[in-house]
Order: sequence, then C-alpha cells, then structure tokens
Amino acid sequence: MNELTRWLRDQPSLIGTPPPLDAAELPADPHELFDTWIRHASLAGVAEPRATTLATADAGGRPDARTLILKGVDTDGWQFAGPRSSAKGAQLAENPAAALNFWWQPVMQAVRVRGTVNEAAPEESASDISGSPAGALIEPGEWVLWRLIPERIEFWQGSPDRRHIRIVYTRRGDSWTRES
Ligand SMILES: Cc1cc2nc3c(=O)[nH]c(=O)nc-3n(C[C@H](O)[C@H](O)[C@H](O)COP(=O)(O)O)c2cc1C
Repeated sequence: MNELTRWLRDQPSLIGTPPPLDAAELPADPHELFDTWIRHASLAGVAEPRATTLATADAGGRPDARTLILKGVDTDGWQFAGPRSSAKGAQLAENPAAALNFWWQPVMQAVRVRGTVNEAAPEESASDISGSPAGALIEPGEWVLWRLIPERIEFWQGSPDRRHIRIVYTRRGDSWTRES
C-alpha cells in the first residue's frame, strides 16, 4: 500500500451530526423534503449548500461529472446553467439524461436526483446570465439554463451507529411514490 493510499484509509468519514428524522412525518412530495433539508444544511453551517455534482454521459455512455450551482427548483424541474460549448453542454445535447448529487457533511445528509434534461427557453437562459459580470462577455445563445426533470430522488442520512437511512421517491406521471 503506498503512502497516499495509507493516508486515505486513515481519514475519518461520516463525522457529522445528523438531525432527528421521523419516518412517520415524511412529506408526500420530495421537493418539500429537499426544501427542509437544504435550508437546515445552511443553518447547520454548510457554506454553499446549493453546490452540487452534475453527472452526464456522452452518446457512448461514458460518464462525466462536475460541480455546479443549483439555480432553482420548480414544478418544471431542477435548474442549473452553463456554457453551451462546454463538455456538459455537448453531452446533454447528445444524451439528455443527468443526475445531481448533493452532500452536506456537517449534517451527514446527501440527496441524489436522476432524470431527463430540457433546455429552457432562450429568454430564460438570457435572463439567468444577465446582470452577472460574465453576462457581458458571453455570446448570445451561448449561456444555457437547463432543467432536470426528476424521475427518482433519494435522501440519504448517515448515522453514527451506521444505521443509515435511505428514503427514495419515484415519480409516476405527476405523482410521487415513496419506497421507504
Ligand atoms: C462551487 C462551484 C460552482 C460552480 N458553478 C458552476 C455553474 O453554475 N455553472 C458552470 O457551468 N460551471 C460551474 N462550475 C465549474 C464546473 O465545475 C466545471 O469546471 C465547468 O462547468 C466545466 O465543466 P464541463 O467541462 O464538464 O462542462 C462551478 C465550480 C465550482 C467548484
């Protein structure tokens, strides 16, 4: 085992403090639970709770992932934005499937979202970048606001005794089913 591997194996994990979670009190709509969890993460000291990992894949199914900012959540989907000419832009154009992953260390919570991705109307994409310093530098049509339409949303909460909790919502049409 090399030095780095030894060092990695010595690092602590799951050292946060999860909040109490009452399985009998879970909302029917996962977006309500996400609202509760991300605000709680912020209050618990997560400096950038809306930072998320976006996973995409190219046409051949080769995966990729990067960090970006969740810009909004509404009934149409989970919003994020970036340049059309980026790797994510090319991958989403050829394979409009994606996943988001949030991890909030101090509260031992993670949220995972899978679905298909739509490009927002050009005016919405333009208004996402307008007013920002980058807005003036970017060519018209280059900045894109995307929406991930979720099919599955998983809430995971770690526990110091390793009895971790996983709550999975799956969508059928307009309604959500909770699996656990
Ligand atoms: C905290 C954080 C927030 C970021 N937010 C965004 C974002 O909202 N949009 C974006 O395009 N890139 C954002 N980036 C940069 C991306 O991680 C990535 O480097 C860039 O989008 C190029 O990725 P791609 O080549 O896979 O398309 C952010 C990076 C970090 C660390």
